Amino acid sequence: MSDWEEDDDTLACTVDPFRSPIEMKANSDPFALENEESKLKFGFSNLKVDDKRDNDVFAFGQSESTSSWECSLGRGRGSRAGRGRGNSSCYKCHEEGHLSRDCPKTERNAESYGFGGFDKGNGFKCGENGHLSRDCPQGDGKGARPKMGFNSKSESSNKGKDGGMEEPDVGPRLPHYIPEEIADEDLVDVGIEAGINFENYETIPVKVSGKGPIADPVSSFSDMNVREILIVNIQKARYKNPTPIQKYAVPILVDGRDIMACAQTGSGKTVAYLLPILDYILRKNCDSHAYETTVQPVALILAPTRELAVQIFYEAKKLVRGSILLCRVAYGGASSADQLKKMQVGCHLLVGTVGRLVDYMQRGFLCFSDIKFIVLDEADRMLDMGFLSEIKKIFGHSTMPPHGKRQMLMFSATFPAGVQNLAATFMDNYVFVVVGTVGGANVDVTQQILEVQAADKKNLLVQFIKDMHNSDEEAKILVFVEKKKMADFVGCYLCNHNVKATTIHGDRYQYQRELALSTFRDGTFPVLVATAVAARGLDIRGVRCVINYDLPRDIDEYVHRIGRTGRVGNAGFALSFFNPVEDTALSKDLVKILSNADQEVPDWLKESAERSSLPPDNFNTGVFDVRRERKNGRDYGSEANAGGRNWNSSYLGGPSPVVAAADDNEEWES
Ligand SMILES: Nc1ncnc2c1ncn2[C@@H]1O[C@H](COP(=O)(O)OP(=O)(O)OP(=O)(O)O)[C@@H](O)[C@H]1O
Repeated sequence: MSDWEEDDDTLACTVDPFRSPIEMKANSDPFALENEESKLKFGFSNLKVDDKRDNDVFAFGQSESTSSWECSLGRGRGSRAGRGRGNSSCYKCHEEGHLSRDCPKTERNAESYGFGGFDKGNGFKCGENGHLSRDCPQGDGKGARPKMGFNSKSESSNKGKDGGMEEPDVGPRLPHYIPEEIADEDLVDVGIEAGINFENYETIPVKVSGKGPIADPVSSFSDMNVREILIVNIQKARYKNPTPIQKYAVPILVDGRDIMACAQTGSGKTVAYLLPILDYILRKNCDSHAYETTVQPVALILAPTRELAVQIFYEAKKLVRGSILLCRVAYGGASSADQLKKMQVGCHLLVGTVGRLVDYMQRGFLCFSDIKFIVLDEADRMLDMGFLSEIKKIFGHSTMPPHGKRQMLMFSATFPAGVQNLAATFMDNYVFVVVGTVGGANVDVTQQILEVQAADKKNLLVQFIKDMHNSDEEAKILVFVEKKKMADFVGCYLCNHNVKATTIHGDRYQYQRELALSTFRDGTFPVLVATAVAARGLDIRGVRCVINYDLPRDIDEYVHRIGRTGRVGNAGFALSFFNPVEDTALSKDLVKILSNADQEVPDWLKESAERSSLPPDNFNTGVFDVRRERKNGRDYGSEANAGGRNWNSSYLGGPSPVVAAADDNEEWES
């Protein structure tokens, strides 16, 4: 499953073998393996966990590692825990000499062996032999399985007396996850303090284009002409001066224009779009539709990941503290009913991921009659193939106001040319603002690329992390890998080498993802191994270093990943392992990104780039009209426009043909 897919809760047995032993001890969440009560409650009492697990269960591939828990402790989404079965005991009875499928201690195998012998096997419904469940004399005789959900009319044995108002007994179910909210008084601590390079923002060139008169930038928050309460909260958040994107975007948005804005990672884009929206809602005293069944927000903010949606939600809450403005968040993996209940109490601004929002919309709980603002955060990601159809459903909803009646806001640090064209089709007479260069890396991040063979990565990683922790124990390090399984592997490998690491990826349950993130934030686990799910938007204080254990397949992803460090003027460091067997196609783009950010480019990388037959991938710096070359199904930015000199706003105002880059269709974390 793609990390970006918003599935609803999968209620399968889950005890996470991939929480590190340290993590499992450090946290007492109700799902933790060592919690006897929850094992019984959720039907885990039959799980046998080898006591040796704390020592060697994370030693993938090591022959002495125990594996007796692997089968029963899967993560609920079909991924098998580890490899390397150290002993050959049966998963079920833990005795040696047979495989689990042949286990004589299971009723089925004891009485009738194999899957073919249903005629001899147990009826699933009554548990007796000699018939299939569909022929069960105690069933409904129609072969129907009990229906999931409410109001099932099935006469199977699971229904209640009232003819099916009770949910069928379909085995152990986990309770819905209801995340704990951060208290208002703690919100000031959310976010990162500006660093020593903050002043350097002043030197970054800004380009603005669009039809008609465009509002001038302002130089301070007080010049923004927004409600006093917002200014008070900005001061409480210790934001002294606006960043360039805030200076330019806020007046344009207050003026009522659509915007496509591109500024480097960690430069305060979230506040840039939140301030004018929150000001509008306060100024117009908009209705929150409190206690109505259908939620009707004034502003809708769409984000590509759940964690980013949560982060934006808290940033908004931080800014409106003490006002009547109601912010809500909706995303998959957490209780849908709980989120809806909170939204129905009243909702001015709704942040969410598309899957959950479309679900509410289709069930009639969400409509857009009051919408004045729609924001696509990480807009280029939101408009790629993975999300486009859901986005179109939202825009195509019967209650959605037409162009001109709502403002459309798109923000990102990267904006490939093809996606710019697509984005334009959702906008009306928009203004394009570029701070620095489109898709450029944050110059506060020192980048280092090391040529490393695949087999050497692990040791190098451990060595590097240990060296860094020797000089600064608390340094937070974010390690990126391409695949979910690799995240688990690397996470376990680090734990096994006494590095306090945890993981975040799309195969983990939402409570696990949020737990991993919060324990990384608070420093309990200073190393987080992550897939693309953590590449964009996440704003975590104290991330000293980002390591690309695996380089991503496209350069924009690289820019976002390394942007998790060196934020708001703080210095950061990014180390990337370049595997010549797999990463050569990225070398040209890397050379460009490094040189544009005044970084040292190793000679071997330059040579690799020259050898590489591929032209640079969609690298278009600071340009709006990019001559594209269609090659190998991909769009490539024109070299002639690099550096943003050939500014051309001829696309402004009119929809351009939709050109979706082929590489957008990639499968994430397959
Ligand atoms: N004017 C400001 N002064 C100081 N800090 C600020 C200011 N504006 C925002 N911040 C802080 O800067 C950090 C980064 O902001 P934000 O997450 O909005 O960056 P971004 O540009 O959206 O980054 P990304 O492209 O990675 O999503 C946050 O911790 C935020 O609280």
